[in-house]
Amino acid sequence: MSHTPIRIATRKSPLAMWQAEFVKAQLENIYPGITVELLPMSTKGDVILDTPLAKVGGKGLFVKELEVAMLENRADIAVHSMKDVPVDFPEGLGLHVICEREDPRDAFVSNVYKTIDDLPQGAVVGTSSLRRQCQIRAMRPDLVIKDLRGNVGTRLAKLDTGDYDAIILAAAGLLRLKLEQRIASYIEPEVSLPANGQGAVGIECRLDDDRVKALLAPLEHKETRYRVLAERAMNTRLEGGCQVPIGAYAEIKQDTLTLRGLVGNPDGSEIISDTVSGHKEQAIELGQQLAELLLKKGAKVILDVVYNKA
Ligand SMILES: NCc1[nH]cc(CCC(=O)O)c1CC(=O)O
Repeated sequence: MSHTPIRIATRKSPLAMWQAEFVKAQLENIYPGITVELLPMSTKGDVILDTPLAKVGGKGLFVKELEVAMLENRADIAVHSMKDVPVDFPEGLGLHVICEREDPRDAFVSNVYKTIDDLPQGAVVGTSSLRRQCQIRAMRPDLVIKDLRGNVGTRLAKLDTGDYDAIILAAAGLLRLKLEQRIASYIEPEVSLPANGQGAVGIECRLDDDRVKALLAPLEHKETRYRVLAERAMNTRLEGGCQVPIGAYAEIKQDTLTLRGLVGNPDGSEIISDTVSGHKEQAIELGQQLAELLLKKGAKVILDVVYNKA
């Protein structure tokens, strides 16, 4: 075993740090004696916290600085929440490993109410995700959606000060930060289709770094990769980043992958959805196929408005 350390570039948020520590712990467990160092850094996305991300060109705000660190050989790998990773990578970098997925569902968090159905008329729900907003408004047009930004801890604190009746967060983040007790209920994919890659962690590295690639290989989880590949392929074809009203969620039974997709407008007045299935090894084709179906049904018009193209 080589003694050159592996350096992990990571954001400083508690969730990002948890994910980096999670990869560090796995590497140390597989390779006793290895040295893994964390290189915490701030990204543009951490700094601009007051502008809706869709307006500041949301794609990649949270990952660029990490990628520059790898390209300049100040770091070897970066650990990402798959839902925040842009669909394309700078030349020389790639997503080498996708780890096993945590719970992919959205979580309903409230100190008073148990489920969305329990919320009174006109209750205030916090989320900055257009995808969550769209699906909640479709179900409950009476609810008031109020912007909610910041790290998981910041968002929970804002709920606790009474600014919101409830907030929606990814279950995965709360579970990882040992905040499961804050989850009032889980929102099933039938009710709120998750974002592509939600709950999965991916590891990016330099594609010519054979040493690091070999060390990372055992962290790969094949089933998660197929699922996330299908979900991301759909988003890629729709040219969607994380900050768009698009949901994509794949499941695998035996070797059959079933992918559900959804595009809606932020106020929930229109939602276009469909499902495809096929062999899991066709994951990318299935994602593209579903995107085409959604585009044919009118997704393009909706997305053009969101991207200010119409
Ligand atoms: N967009 C921020 C973000 N990126 C990943 C997660 C949660 C963990 C995950 O999906 O892996 C969150 C927080 C949230 O949406 O509540």
